[in-house]
Amino acid sequence: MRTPSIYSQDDPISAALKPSATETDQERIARLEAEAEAKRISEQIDDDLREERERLRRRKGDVKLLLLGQAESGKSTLQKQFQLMYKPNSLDQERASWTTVVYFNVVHSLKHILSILESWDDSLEGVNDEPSSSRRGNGFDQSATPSPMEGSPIDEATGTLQIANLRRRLSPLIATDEQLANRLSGGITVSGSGKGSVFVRSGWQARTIENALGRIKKKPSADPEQVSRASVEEPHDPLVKEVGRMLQLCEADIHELWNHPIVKSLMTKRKLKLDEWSEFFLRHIHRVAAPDYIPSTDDILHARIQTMGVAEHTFDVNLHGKNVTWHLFDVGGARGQRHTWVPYFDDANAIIFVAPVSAFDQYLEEDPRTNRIDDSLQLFTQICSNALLKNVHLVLFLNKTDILRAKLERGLRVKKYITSFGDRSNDYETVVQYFRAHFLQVHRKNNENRRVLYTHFTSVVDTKATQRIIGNVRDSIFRGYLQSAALV
Ligand SMILES: Nc1nc2c(ncn2[C@@H]2O[C@H](COP(=O)(O)OP(=O)(O)OP(=O)(O)O)[C@@H](O)[C@H]2O)c(=O)[nH]1
Ligand SMILES: [Mg+2]
Repeated sequence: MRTPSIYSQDDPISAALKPSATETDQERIARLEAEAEAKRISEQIDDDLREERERLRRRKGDVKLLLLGQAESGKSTLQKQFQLMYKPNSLDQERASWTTVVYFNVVHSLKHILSILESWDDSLEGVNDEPSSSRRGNGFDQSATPSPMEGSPIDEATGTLQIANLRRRLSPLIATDEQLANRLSGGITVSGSGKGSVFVRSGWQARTIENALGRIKKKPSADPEQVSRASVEEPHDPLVKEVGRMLQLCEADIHELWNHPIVKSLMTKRKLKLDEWSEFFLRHIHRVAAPDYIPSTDDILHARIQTMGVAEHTFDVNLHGKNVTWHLFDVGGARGQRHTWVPYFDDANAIIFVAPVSAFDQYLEEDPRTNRIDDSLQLFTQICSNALLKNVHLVLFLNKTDILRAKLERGLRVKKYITSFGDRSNDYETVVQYFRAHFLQVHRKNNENRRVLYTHFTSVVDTKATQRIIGNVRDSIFRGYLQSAALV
């Protein structure tokens, strides 16, 4: 007996597609699978259309909020904080897909450290001719050289040998960098991604899960903050599993490299500069390399992946019993991405401009001659003076204050990078107020409509503080929103 199919008996197209009478069992199984898939896609299209109609219906009266700012300023991290606040379950559902990002961040950081060390240890020859008896059987070599004592002085030859051994033992792990990047980007490379970082489009989490991680079953968790093996199953993607296994085997080597006196010394001399997320995950390597690793919320907030184009996120925000849908647009901040912003300026209610004040000693990836604070100020000038945005509620986040504080405590001098800072005191308060004054000045000079600029000093990886500020911003946006609604 033939299994019922989706083809109707009297539809002429169905009749034409009807299975042949001589269909084999194998062909029948393949056909039924294809039909089930076609049905799933068709239902998905219906769902999408329904959602779109619903979205348009509700759009009237919705709030449209844009997150703008240069690359690495913290826009997507701020978006995650909105998600945590208004749609916590959704972050929980995509938790497994962040494993790939965290692994990529670790592998890419190691690759960067080793490439900087290359010039240092290239000078010593013959270190690769070690006897094979010092190798482990699983593809990872075991060095016969003693481990360096953290922070203890070592002679150059010993140090070079240790690094060469670490490089060899870590090479299988480093080799996965490109595959992980491809997994996340779907094979799309973007020119100008200087550090070899990965750009992802909106909805990458679902695509990573569907296309690569295989099916991940999740049980809804009552407490979204609670991470347990029961709430998120281990990813099925063989690549991610393999990288996880390698990390587990290499944990001691990664720890050794990260704490190696040569690495520490290059960092102190600022010949090796690591991004904040690299330091974060290397510091937590014991947890990240554990066999049952699942990214914590803090890990997700620290994970770095560049936004490509514009990603829309919607949240239902309730205030005084009124439910309003917020559309939050998170844009890619790299110079090559900024042209995608303008179509979204129309009808925007509010902007949060994110400027990383810790970046005074950094230069743009896209243009290494431009200081990142300068670029933020230029970009802010363009936003303040844009005619399409002249009535928009404007909020400024002077972000990464935690990193600024740490840099100043380490003795970095602002004057060295921003000469106009002059002989002012190099303490945190003076520095943040100095930067704030520059942004306020840009705003004042480009403020025909005499609108208010709301400024906040933020560290958007700090959930408690950021959620308080989001509540504050929400209230001020709502006040403007209600006033304009009253005028209609
Ligand atoms: N310590 C610290 N890290 C931060 C802060 N804000 C952002 N980060 C980190 O900085 C990195 C870049 O943040 P993103 O939110 O991805 O930056 P973005 O503005 O979305 O960048 P693009 O998508 O390239 O435009 C991430 O690793 C974040 O965890 C902060 O206030 N403090
Ligand atoms: Mg982003």
